[in-house]
Order: sequence, then C-alpha cells, then structure tokens
Amino acid sequence: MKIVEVKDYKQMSHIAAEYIIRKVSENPSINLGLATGGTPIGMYKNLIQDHHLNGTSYQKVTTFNLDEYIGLSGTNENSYRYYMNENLFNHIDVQKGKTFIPHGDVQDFEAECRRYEELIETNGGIDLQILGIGNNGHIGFNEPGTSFNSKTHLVDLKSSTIEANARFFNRIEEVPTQAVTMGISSIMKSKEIILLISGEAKKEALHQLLCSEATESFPASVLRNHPCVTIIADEAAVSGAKLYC
Ligand SMILES: N[C@@H]1[C@@H](O)[C@H](O)[C@@H](COP(=O)(O)O)O[C@@H]1O
Repeated sequence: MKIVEVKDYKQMSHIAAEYIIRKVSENPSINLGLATGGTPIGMYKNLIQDHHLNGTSYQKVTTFNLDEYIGLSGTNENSYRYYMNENLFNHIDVQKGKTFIPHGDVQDFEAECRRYEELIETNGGIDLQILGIGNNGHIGFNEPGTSFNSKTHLVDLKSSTIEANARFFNRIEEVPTQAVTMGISSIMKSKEIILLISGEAKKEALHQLLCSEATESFPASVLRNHPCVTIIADEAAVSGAKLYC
C-alpha cells in the first residue's frame, strides 16, 4: 500500500479527481468502481468541474457502485442511486445505461447479488475502484467479520454504521438496516484501488489499517494483500494515526 499525505479534504478531492481524469484520458472505456458517503463528494465536484472546463468525456466509461440500501428505490433521495445521479451522473456525459448500482428494491436478493457479481465479470471487471472507509473499517458495506472470500451479498448493518450514516436521513429510524454490497473478494478483484480517508474521525481507522495484520475483524485490512492500493489521506486523518507501528 502506498500512502499519499495531503493537506486537507480539498486537496484530497483534487488529487483523487486528477488521477481519475488521467486514467479516463488514457483509457476512455475504463470500468470505474465508485463509492458513496460524504468522503467522495468533493472528488465528484472536481470531476464535474473538469468535465465542463476541459471536456473530459465519460461516454464510453462504465461505472459500478459498491452498494445500495435495501428497501429504497432509485428515486428515494437516500438511495445511493439518487446520490450518484445528484452528485455525479446528472452532471457529466456518462451514459445512464452504463452506470450500475445494485438494486435495493427487488424481491429476490440472492438473484440480485448473483446478477450484480456476474455483471461486473462479464463487463471485464473493475479497472479502478474508489473506496471510502467506515469508522469500524468497513469497505462498501462489508462489516467486521465479513469473509475475505465474500462476493456481492446481503448484509445486516452494524448499529455503529447505522448511527454514522444517520446524518444523511431525517431520523435514525429511517436508516435501512440492510444493504446489498459488493463483497470483499469482488473489491479485491479490481486492478487498482484508491482509498480516500479524511478527517480526524477516521484517524483510528487509518491507524488500524496501517498497523494491523490482514484480519476479517477489520475489513479494510484486506487491502494489505492487494498489489496496487493507494491511500490518499489528509493531515487530520494522518496526524495521530501512528504511521510507524
Ligand atoms: N457504504 C458507505 C461506504 O462505502 C463509505 O465508505 C462509508 C464511509 O462514509 P463517509 O465517507 O461518509 O465517512 O459510508 C457508507 O457506509
């Protein structure tokens, strides 16, 4: 794992966007793996700004999102489909039919998980996956204890994750208790991974990531086993995260 230390959220967002823009320019048909949450919003803003200023095109790009809440349709403003439309897809020239997110409003979740996993594979896999990290080390919605062999699956969210994500909802009771997420092995198949970490609240997670062995009790630690991971972390997250364990 390579770690790039940056000053703040703004710089993290800028550098991550610049990297994606370069990759899209090199390979206009790239398959991008995208994440939600608060962390990537600044990066998406930079991508939109660049698209308008410099014309970077996403017409041939295919995107796969990590996860989706169960019970929310794509028109629900708390769904990750809605988030992605609002924060990125509606503002660039990506073809909507080439933006994939697991469906959270189906009856047969096992079939949906199989469909999504196969969709990624039949499209040639993910070239560049963007990740955030939960305070408890979750990536996507892979909570502590998830098997490193997991594929796309249905998860029960931990109460700490529900509490952390309640800020996006009117009331904590509205936060879905389940989600469909790409599994750890699905994420690890990506050719390259960028993990964004910002803010003091994430310093403990960063510390554990850098200092613990790869263990299923801290899902992000699996990234230690991946050949091409870059962490872009800001000062607030890095300071206090004992970088030299
Ligand atoms: N499923 C998402 C994750 O993909 C994300 O990384 C995490 C951290 O979110 P934030 O960036 O808001 O801290 O939140 C959610 O649980």
